[in-house]
Amino acid sequence: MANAMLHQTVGTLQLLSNSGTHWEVGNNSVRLFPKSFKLEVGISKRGTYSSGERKFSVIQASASQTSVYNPVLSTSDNGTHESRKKSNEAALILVRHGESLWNEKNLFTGCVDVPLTKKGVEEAIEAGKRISNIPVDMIYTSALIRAQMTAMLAMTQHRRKKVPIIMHNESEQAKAWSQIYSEETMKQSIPVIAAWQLNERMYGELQGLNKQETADRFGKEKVHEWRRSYDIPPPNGESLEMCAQRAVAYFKDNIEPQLLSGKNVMIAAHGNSLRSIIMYLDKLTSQEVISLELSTGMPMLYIFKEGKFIRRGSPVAPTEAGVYAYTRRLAQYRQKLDEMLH
Ligand SMILES: O=C(O)[C@@H](CO)OP(=O)(O)O
Repeated sequence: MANAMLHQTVGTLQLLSNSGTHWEVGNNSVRLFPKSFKLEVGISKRGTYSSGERKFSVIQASASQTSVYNPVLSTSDNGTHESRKKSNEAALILVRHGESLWNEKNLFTGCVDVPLTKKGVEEAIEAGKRISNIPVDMIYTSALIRAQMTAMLAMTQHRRKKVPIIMHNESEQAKAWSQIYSEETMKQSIPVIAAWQLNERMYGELQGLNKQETADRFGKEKVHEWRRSYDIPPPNGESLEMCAQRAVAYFKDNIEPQLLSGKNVMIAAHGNSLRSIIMYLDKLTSQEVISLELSTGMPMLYIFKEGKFIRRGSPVAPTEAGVYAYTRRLAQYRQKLDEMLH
């Protein structure tokens, strides 16, 4: 009861905090200390709020006890954040979206936002089955619906039945409104970060054109160069190199730190944004990347260990024993699965 009252009050504080530094709300006084990440709650006739740190939400508090929850730093699985940081191992799953309506029609898609076909939906579900036993702590998708559909559909198959929740970071208000104030609910969810940097490369004037017709018109070699070379952009579009400048930079700045802290991450993205990331992970040359092709809806597993990415290919089935041997945590998880099954 006290908690419910507190959550409501803190929610009000967050909504009001855009408008100044002092407020009075009801009979509860709440004071935020932005640097110390501490929330003080007291009961008095009139209250005063000061400061407006809104990067975290409160999940548990009483008049004498306080705690603060940061969804990005939290661990959703067994083991503390610190112990996992020390272990320095994590799994990385990359999955290209399932077949889209424009894949089916053989059109250059780029950053046009088209959904999955029925086959694409099935591929995403199949991808989910293949990785259903690998614990996932965070999901990154592009801002495009075909990648987001793939991530969501795949997670419907996941053994843990956690709920993927899109973290809306586009404005402070959206962030504040989508806060979750229950620790229990937070534990059962997986944060999903949608980032435009992971979008498909912009195909410029080719977007919407039929690939076969374009090859007939400009020549097979030219179109192959536009589609697969590293540094030759399609007319008014992005080359793979340009796509890498945003996608790989995003990966290094945002995703690698999560892996470093021991979180297992899934990325649902696109043929070319993933090609650029794989080029980085596998240290491919600009010649080698030409022949790198990715199938739709096929998850690929990497293990991040001691700062290195080890490619483990595509898990063929959810129970594939080999997948779990690569990190201590996955091995423990596998053992637990076995115990539960016997
Ligand atoms: O059309 C696109 O956006 C991409 C991916 O489907 O095509 P390509 O394989 O030619 O890079």
